[in-house]
Amino acid sequence: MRIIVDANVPAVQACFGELGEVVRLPGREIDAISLREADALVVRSITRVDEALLAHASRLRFVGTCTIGTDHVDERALAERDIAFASAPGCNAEAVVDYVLGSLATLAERQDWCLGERRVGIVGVGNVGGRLLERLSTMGVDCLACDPPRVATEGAEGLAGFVDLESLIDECDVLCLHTPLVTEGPHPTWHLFDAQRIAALAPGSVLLNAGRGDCVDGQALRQRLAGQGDVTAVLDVWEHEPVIDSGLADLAAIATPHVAGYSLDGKLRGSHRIYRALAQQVGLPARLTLANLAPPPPVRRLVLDAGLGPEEALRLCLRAVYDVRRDHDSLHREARRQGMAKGFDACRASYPLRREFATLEIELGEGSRELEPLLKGAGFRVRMG
Ligand SMILES: NC(=O)C1=CN([C@@H]2O[C@H](COP(=O)(O)OP(=O)(O)OC[C@H]3O[C@@H](n4cnc5c(N)ncnc54)[C@H](O)[C@@H]3O)[C@@H](O)[C@H]2O)C=CC1
Ligand SMILES: O=C(O)C(=O)[C@H](O)COP(=O)(O)O
Repeated sequence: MRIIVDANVPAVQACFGELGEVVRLPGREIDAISLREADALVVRSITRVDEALLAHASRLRFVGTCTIGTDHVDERALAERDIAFASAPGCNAEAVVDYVLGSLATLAERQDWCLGERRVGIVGVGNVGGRLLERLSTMGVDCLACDPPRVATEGAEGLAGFVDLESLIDECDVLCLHTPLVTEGPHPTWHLFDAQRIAALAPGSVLLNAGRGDCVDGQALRQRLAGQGDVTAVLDVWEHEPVIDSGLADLAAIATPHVAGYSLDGKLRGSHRIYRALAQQVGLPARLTLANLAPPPPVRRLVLDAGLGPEEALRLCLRAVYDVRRDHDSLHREARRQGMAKGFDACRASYPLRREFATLEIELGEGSRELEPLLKGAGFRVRMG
């Protein structure tokens, strides 16, 4: 079996090498010609899997994407050709939540506010938004949520704190967008934050997008940031990646190259899910376990004694694992060096090792026990010393 795999997929040989012959290609270079002899294709989000890509793929029987999002895959085109499809729902959701908490802690420090005094609105309450809601609520942060498709299917009764988008924009200081890109149907998300909603953002508010770039009208956001300069944007995803609007990137307080979900843990979960799906598809045993793939984390344990306030302790712990400022700085540095599009992809291709907050154990000494709910809520493993 010949398996074409995006070169940014980790643990390729360990996972797919035992199932067949692996050919690694940069995701943006996988084209119709490269699929001529392929039996299986394993991608991440940058390879558009559509009619054009499948034009000569007469042997192809399986496509897997090691990502949560599936908007780059034309599932109907696959079904018409009887090609099986698998994705990896939730695989890197924890990493995205880590990114959000790291970004908010950074903004709070720079702008001199406390997360506990803000109300956070979460748009799209699935694997990512749901975990974010849970972590923030445990940390004692006031939250509202907006997810009309869930309200439509589950009913409003069981969904306390769910409101419509206009109310969320009115009532929250921080808005976190975690919706998929949906262009059809009753709840489209394309330009969900359009010029009108961007104009409705209250002065001082924060808009964070870690869903898909097309969910926000970038031009309208750029105008609001350049004109009034009274709102803060945190952007991980962009329209037209990797050829993103560098003016918007300059105006965003935190601008990162679509790496919110780039923990090693999240990427390995994605690879492993697709490995299992492909093994099942071709009737081979999937012997490899996820635990065999992840190395021990570089920082495993932190001991906190008395003396740190909650905000400082939180920042210290977050940054011991992942400092979002590093990704912001490297995007701007690489964009200056090689231009935005090349720089954007270069940051992603050579992404440094990043683990999830849950890989860090925090021991709380006698004088710091009151930090337990905050740090547990943030996603760390906490124990009393
Ligand atoms: N920046 C990054 O690195 C990453 C981005 N993502 C993006 O985040 C998206 C969400 O991920 P998950 O939470 O795992 O997906 P999910 O499918 O578990 O949840 C998405 C939620 O959005 C809701 N939704 C759909 N349309 C909506 C609308 N018009 N308004 C409000 N809510 C709406 C759905 O009902 C669902 O509850 C992915 O589809 C992907 O595009 C995912 C992982 C990493
Ligand atoms: O899982 C998703 O959905 C994502 O957005 C991925 O984290 C994106 O990863 P790449 O496809 O850009 O490597």
